[in-house]
Amino acid sequence: MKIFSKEQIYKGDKLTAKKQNITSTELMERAGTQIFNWIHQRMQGAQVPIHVFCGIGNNGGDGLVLARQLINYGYNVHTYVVNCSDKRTQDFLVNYERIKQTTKKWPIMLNCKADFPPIGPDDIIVDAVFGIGLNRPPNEWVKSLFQHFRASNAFTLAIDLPSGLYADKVPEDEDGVVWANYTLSFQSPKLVFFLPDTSKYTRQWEALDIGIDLEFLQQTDTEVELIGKNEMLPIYKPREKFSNKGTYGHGLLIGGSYGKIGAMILSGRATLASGAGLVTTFIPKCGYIPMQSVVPEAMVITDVDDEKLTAIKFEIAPTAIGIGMGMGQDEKTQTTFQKFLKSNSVPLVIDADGINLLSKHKDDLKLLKPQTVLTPHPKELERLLGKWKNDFDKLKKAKAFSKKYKCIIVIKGAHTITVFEDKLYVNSTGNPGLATGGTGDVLTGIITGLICQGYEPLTASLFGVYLHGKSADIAVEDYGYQSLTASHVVDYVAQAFLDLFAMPPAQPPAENEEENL
Ligand SMILES: NC(=O)C1=CN([C@@H]2O[C@H](COP(=O)(O)OP(=O)(O)OC[C@H]3O[C@@H](n4cnc5c(N)ncnc54)[C@H](O)[C@@H]3O)[C@@H](O)[C@H]2O)[C@@H](O)CC1
Ligand SMILES: Nc1ncnc2c1ncn2[C@@H]1O[C@H](COP(=O)(O)OP(=O)(O)O)[C@@H](O)[C@H]1O
Ligand SMILES: [K+]
Repeated sequence: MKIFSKEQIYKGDKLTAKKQNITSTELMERAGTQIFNWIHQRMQGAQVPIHVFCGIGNNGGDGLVLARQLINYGYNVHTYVVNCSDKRTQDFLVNYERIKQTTKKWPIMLNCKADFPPIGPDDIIVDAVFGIGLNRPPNEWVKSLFQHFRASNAFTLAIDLPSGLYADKVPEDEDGVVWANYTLSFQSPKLVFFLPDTSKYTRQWEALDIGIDLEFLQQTDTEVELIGKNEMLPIYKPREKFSNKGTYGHGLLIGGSYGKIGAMILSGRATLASGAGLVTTFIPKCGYIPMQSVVPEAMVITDVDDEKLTAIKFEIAPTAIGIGMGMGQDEKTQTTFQKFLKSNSVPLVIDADGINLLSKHKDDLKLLKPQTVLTPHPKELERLLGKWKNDFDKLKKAKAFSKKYKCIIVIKGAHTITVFEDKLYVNSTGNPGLATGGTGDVLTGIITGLICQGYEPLTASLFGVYLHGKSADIAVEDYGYQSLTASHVVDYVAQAFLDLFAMPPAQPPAENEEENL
């Protein structure tokens, strides 16, 4: 799913009105009606007090359309206008007149000094104060109003995005933002729903289709994409009947040190589970017996050293290599890693200590071949890029780094973001059950295994991150968040693949249909 920028959203709205020969007021009516339908479907006329807070821009206009429709359907509505500026938009004014003609209970004007209306914990707040047009931090009174929302503990539904949140930057003061339970966003979600700094402002979101011009939606290139099943299904490569293990590539995993052979076992198992034809692991001697016993499918080459890597040498011709898991940062390991980078021409995924060594020896970054995949967690990323001010600064730095070294950066986290040059791919799968040791090793194994099977490194990264998260989403149903381990993630990769083709559960036949059977 494309995530449009603020500028693109405004452009899409304008173009839609023009191409569909409708006014912006009619488009607003559509938007407000979609929100109404969403609420009406769930509330079915329940008389819970609904407090609709409207700003004076078009977000407020959406709120007024919604309030009018709720009133028409007999809901218990209280409408307020947060009236701190006189720059009212045309469509706000049209809808302000319309609501006044609908009901005697006119919207209550809250000027910037007014007392706040009482809100009960079982009431509902609709936040239509600011949308994507916010251009400065809210004033103190508006901030207190937002805190009043929060203190009420009422369910808060934000329209388009929580007020006080910008579409493209991090707000400075968290009290100046509405903390929503749910956000109904028009046409596509906003990037801020997925970033660690700003995702806390909405617990859940949903995108509502307001009929934006299809050609515009299809043809507009966006900087950000949300990756889910719809995006991954078309890239899936089915297996050929007359294929053999050679068809699916030979994955080589390099890493491990005394006490960290488990990382390599997990990666090795994951590379196999993702479909690589053959897997070889290159590990210190101490790992030979555990690896052969636990992963009988994998071949093993050992370093001359017992406990760490000192001389990476192999005579096989791998299709893809994953390196760094549990590798340690010994000086000898650093030397052999650097030598390996100089001579290697095979597609490469670098994880963990591989990334840490690059961060310590930044000169080595120029040894990376184009489209090398790096899979840092936040601390590893910080070592690589230096400190960032906020998430947008982090992404800017990551894009610059990706362009400079032509590499793919998989920024791991609750919503892993894969960065390649100017593009950002936000993953939609995964859950906090993954916050456990070894899951990163599994991810590296999966991505390496996918490259082995002919997926381009970028596609393999996106697909790998998707499958890894999906596997955890299915496994968590059986193990719960606390007990989920990295081994379970490997075990459920199979389910993640199968889920790509799962049909939605069949609906029971309607009553009259049953009679006809
Ligand atoms: N353009 C369209 O046709 C559509 C727009 N829609 C809605 O329109 C919204 C964008 O509307 P707008 O561009 O009017 O902007 P907003 O409604 O987001 O509000 C910004 C308004 O508040 C003022 N403002 C900004 N920061 C402020 C602050 N800190 N304190 C006080 N006032 C402040 C601005 O001057 C502007 O008038 C979207 O988020 C969406 O909800 C929807 O109705 C769909 C269709
Ligand atoms: N709260 C979370 N929600 C979803 N995914 C998470 C969460 N925490 C961690 N993950 C995922 O788990 C993996 C952890 O990787 P990493 O920190 O490298 O672990 P390790 O080094 O122990 O293997 C990453 O893929 C990350 O995206
Ligand atoms: K809002």
